[in-house]
Amino acid sequence: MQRWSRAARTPLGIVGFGLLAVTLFLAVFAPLIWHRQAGDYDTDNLLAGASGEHWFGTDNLGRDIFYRVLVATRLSITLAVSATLIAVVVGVVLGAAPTLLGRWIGRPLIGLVNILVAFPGLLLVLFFAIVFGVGAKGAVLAVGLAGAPTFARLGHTLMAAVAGRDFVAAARASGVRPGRILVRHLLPNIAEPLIVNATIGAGGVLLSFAGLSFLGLGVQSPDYDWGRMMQDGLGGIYVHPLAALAPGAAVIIAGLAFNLSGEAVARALGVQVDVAWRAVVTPTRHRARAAAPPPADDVDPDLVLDVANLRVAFPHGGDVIRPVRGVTFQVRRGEAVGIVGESGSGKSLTALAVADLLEFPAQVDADRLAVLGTDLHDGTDHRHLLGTSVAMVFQDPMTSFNPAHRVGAQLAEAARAHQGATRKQAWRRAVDRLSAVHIHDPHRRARQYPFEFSGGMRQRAMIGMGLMGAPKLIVADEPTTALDVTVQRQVLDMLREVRTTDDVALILISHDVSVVAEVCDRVMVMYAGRVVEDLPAADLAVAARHPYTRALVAAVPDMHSDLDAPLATIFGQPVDPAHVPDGCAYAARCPLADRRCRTQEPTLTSGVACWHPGESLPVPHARDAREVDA
Ligand SMILES: Nc1ncnc2c1ncn2[C@@H]1O[C@H](COP(=O)(O)OP(=O)(O)OP(=O)(O)O)[C@@H](O)[C@H]1O
Repeated sequence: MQRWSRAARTPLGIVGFGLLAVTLFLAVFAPLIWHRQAGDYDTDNLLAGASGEHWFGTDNLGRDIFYRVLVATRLSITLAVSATLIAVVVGVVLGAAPTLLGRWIGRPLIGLVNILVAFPGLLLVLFFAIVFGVGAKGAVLAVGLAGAPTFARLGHTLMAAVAGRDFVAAARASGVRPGRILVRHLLPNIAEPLIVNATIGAGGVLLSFAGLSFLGLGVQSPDYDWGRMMQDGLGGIYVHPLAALAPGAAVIIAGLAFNLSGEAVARALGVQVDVAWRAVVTPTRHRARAAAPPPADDVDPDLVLDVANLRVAFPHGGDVIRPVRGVTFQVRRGEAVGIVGESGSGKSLTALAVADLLEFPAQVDADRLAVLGTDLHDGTDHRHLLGTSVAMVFQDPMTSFNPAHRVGAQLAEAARAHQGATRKQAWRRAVDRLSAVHIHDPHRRARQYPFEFSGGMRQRAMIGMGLMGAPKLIVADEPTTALDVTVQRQVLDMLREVRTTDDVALILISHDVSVVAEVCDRVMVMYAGRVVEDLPAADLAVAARHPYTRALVAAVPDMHSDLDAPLATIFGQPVDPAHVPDGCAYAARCPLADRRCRTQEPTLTSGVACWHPGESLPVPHARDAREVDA
């Protein structure tokens, strides 16, 4: 609202909002004040020109054109606003189809919308006008429906941008229903651009209406809007031009009023949206989940996660890329497993697949992908299981929260979705969880918005959101990368505390080998979409056997590193998932690689996938100064 009032104080805004205020004033009051003058017949002055008595002259029945133009404001504006509302509502529902109805119905609908958008608007209006019949109601429906594809397209684009943000993924992962996601998370974040566009659109709609009435398809006598008046005045345009020009001018002025106001706000928002966008778009992700159904009898109750031969693929041009190529691992109750590897090795995709958060076009396959004994690929809906047993914490705590809602309300939403808690109970639990993650003054903080939290607090609040239920597994994807060192420590301590207090399993993805070594019991090293080594964290520094693991460890400076020597880096570049070579994917960078390594891919055997595990490396093998993420 503040931005709208700021927009109204710009020169463009003053003119636009000034005209709009006059237009709306006339729409409301003109029929009340001048109804009689507009309806009076002055039979002595038929088709009279402008005079002191009749400023714009009279029509063929002697009625005063000036007053009729003023009075027609109400019907003209009402019709335009109604049609705009229809266009926006129908458009937004169509645009949200992929969110509400799933992609199989949603996508064809959006395809249809795209075709309709390419269709000339006027033809659509005429088509609908004929379908719905002559008259004001038919015209409103015709203009409204003809405008819907444009708003559907706009709404879809805006929603797609917001739907990709982490707080929506977090809500989805928490099991919040699509309709509620639309109303609570998508619409509030697209409302401003939508309203601005609708305001600007109303100007165009006004013109469409005038056109329809002018063609005789709109308002019918004895009612009259500006279009109808233009049609009535057209016959005498050469004798008495004002009869047609005056309502025409009214259409232009009212259209300008809507256009300029919308334009002024759009300009003001253009700056603001940009800033706000950047504030929320830095990569953070989080999704919360919380009390799973009891495991079946034949399932090891300590097995929280059981993954066998997990594959993730994406369509790529006419081909397919496979960034995750058969990952197998298990996580037991209370265990902390770290996943390390350079950028692009498939760590995040593995985590997202485990949490069932990868969406089309990603294709996830696995011989087994089970959480607490339930196979996620058994064709049923596991939203509740995931929503209650897996908590996810992502890199940047900013975008994980919806900027439009209070932190407490966002935490409470998970409890309401899954535990059927009342609003009050959910809020109390939210405050309790904020306090559990050591946020001071949780009552006050719960009422604040995410931007009022510091980065570390937001990340702790995110962990708190994950704890709204009773998660059995926390998946933390680079949870401390966006934080400074002291705050990193707090968050890691927090994860450790949560894990030990509640015996929760943890998967910690990090580019920082030392963090993983410190927090985790076990470490999985990923390279080119595969686990190349799976070893106890304590062995990482001293007993790693894969040359890649050893290179990763060597690339981390420690207290004994020679400060004058250049920092060790790993020779060569990580593998592009679109071009995975034959044999061992690491062979091209490995100092131990031989012919066999280049032709046969080693499998993970006794915790390592290498043809030369533990063989001594030429020193130093990591000389190339190219940048490496891990
Ligand atoms: N939506 C996608 N479409 C196509 N390819 C993708 C997509 N998402 C990821 N990839 C591919 O998968 C590879 C692995 O991605 P992933 O996010 O799992 O890497 P990562 O190991 O977590 O790296 P980082 O540490 O940079 O996050 C990426 O390099 C990219 O090539």
